[in-house]
Amino acid sequence: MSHTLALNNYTIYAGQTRLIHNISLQIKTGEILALIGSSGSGKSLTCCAALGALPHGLHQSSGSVIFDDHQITHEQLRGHTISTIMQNPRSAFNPVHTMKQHALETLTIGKQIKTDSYSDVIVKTMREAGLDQPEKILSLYPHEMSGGMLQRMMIALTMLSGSPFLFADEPTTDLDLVMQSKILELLKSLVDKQQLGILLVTHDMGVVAKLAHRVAVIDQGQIVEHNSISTIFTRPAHPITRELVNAHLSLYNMALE
Ligand SMILES: Nc1ncnc2c1ncn2[C@@H]1O[C@H](COP(=O)(O)OP(=O)(O)OP(=O)(O)O)[C@@H](O)[C@H]1O
Repeated sequence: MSHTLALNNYTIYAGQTRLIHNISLQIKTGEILALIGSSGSGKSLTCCAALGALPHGLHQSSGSVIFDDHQITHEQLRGHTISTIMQNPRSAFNPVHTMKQHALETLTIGKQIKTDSYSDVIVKTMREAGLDQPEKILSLYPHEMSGGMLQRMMIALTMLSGSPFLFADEPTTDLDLVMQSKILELLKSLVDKQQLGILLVTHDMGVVAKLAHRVAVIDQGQIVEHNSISTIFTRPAHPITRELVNAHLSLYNMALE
C-alpha cells in the first residue's frame, strides 16, 4: 500500500532570527527525496522540526506533518510512521542496552505483545541488513560495535519498526568508502523491495546522483528548487543548485553548459 508524507509550512525561529521559512516537502513510499544545501542552510533543522525534536531554545511558529491526508502528532509518527538514521549512529543507541534490548523495544513499542517469540524475526531482519552472526551481535552493547555495524543495526531497527518512512541525515558521512557504498545499496534495496520512502539529507552529490528520485534544494532556510534528479543534473534552475552540481562535476573535470 502506498503512503504519502507531507511536511507543511515549517517556520522556525531562534529568538527574532528566522532560521527556516515556510518549508514544505512531500515524500512518497518507494522513492528517495534528497534534501541538499550548503552547510547551515537548514537541512537538519527541517528534519528535527518534523520529528518534534527541535533543539532547546528554538521556536516553531508554524508547521505540521500530514500522513495520507491526516495530520498526525509527533508521538504518532516517531518510530511508527518515521524511523531515523543519523550521521553518528552511536548517539542513537542507549549505551547501557544491548542490541537485543534495542530490537525488542523497537518491536514492542506501543504494542501489547509478548517478546519471547520474536527472536527469529530479529535475526532474519539483521541478516537482511547485512549483519553476519546476528545472534552474537544481539548480546553486544553499542561501544562494542563499529560505526558501520551500528548503522546497519539502525537500518535493521527501521525494518523491524515497519515505519513506511525513513529520515536519513548524512547516514554514511562517518563511514569508510566500502561501508558507505554497502549502506547506500542497502537503503536503495529497502526502497525498491519494501517500498520504504526516504528523506535523505546529504552534502554528497554523488550519493544524490546514485540514489535520489527527486531533489529539494534548501538555501538560507528556504526551498529554492524542487525537481527530478535528471533535471537537477542537466538543467538546474537556481544558482545554488548550479553551484552544487558544478562542484560535483568538477571532480570529473566536467561542468554544466
Ligand atoms: N540550537 C540552535 N540555536 C540557534 N541556531 C541554530 C541552532 N541549531 C541550528 N541553528 C542554525 O540554524 C541554521 C540551520 O542549521 P542546520 O543544522 O539545519 O543546518 P544544516 O543545513 O543541517 O547544516 P550542516 O550541513 O552543516 O549539518 C544554521 O544557521 C544554524 O547555525
